[in-house]
Amino acid sequence: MDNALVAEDLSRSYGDTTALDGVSLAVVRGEVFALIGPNGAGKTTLVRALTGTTTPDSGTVSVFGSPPDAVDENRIALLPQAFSPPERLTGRELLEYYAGLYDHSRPVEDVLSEIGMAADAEGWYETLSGGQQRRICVGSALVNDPDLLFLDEPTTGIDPAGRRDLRDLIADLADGGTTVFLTTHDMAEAEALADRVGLLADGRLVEVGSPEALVADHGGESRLVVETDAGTDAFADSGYRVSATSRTLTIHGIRPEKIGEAVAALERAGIEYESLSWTQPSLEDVYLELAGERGAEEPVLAGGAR
Ligand SMILES: Nc1ncnc2c1ncn2[C@@H]1O[C@H](COP(=O)(O)OP(=O)(O)OP(=O)(O)O)[C@@H](O)[C@H]1O
Repeated sequence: MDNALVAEDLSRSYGDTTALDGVSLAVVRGEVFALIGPNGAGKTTLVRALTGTTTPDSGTVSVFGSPPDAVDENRIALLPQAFSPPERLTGRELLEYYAGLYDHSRPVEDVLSEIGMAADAEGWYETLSGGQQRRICVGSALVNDPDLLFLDEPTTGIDPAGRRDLRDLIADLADGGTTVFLTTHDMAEAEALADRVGLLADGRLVEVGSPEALVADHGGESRLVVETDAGTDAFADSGYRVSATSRTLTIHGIRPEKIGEAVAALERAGIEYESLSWTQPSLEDVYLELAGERGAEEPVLAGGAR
């Protein structure tokens, strides 16, 4: 396998805080790898270690076969989570400035149009909205046409249409052969974009796999969520496996073709409800399961034959 990036046994502490605790991973060339995990899990520290902007206490990083600080700067780009360019430059001037730092850069006009800022390129950075500023920041990471692109929460603060545009852009870059290492709190974004997802928690890489494999292994079953305060007792004799909170009754393991039967059973049991929603497991379920972030209200479980 042709790896763009290999990390072995990376650890990094800040005082008593262990930010990374023995992280090993490899990212294949042309892959989109999404790193997810709770606040403080160590994602930014890992990105910094992989890009050579922090030195791990132990472990090794290899980018295209070299230590990160020895890689040709034209081949790698990083959009940090916190990035504050000079505010009294226009979007165009900023991209021209960053483009000028490289031996080979892309036409600024092309980058502006890819990030959806061609029409707003003449405003000072400080006068742009938060989402427009983030787009310019993303653009600054694209000017050198990198082979490996690190994006630390690229779509934070961007409106839904802008997120969709940026996702399309990231997908296009990956189709063109760019390796993308992305951190995000947006599970839909990770699921839509990533070939593989890594979940980091407490500085450890808990699980790595394709979104489909992670959902199949850890996402649980499809289910029907019934908005009702009826509790499990009212449905105890139904034969279904159910759980309840004070506001919902969840019927587990319901395949789409069985929804009608389940609804009929609810009605036979005399359960009144406000709404019904059927959900398939998603990466969000995987995240909540593996990161130990299930909601505070513990469901009451009741067994069933189905
Ligand atoms: N420069 C630093 N000095 C001291 N502690 C730090 C430093 N950078 C990170 N940490 C600590 O290391 C841990 C991991 O932080 P990191 O920023 O890598 O997490 P993260 O997963 O990126 O979080 P978020 O999702 O909130 O951005 C946290 O406990 C954080 O407080």
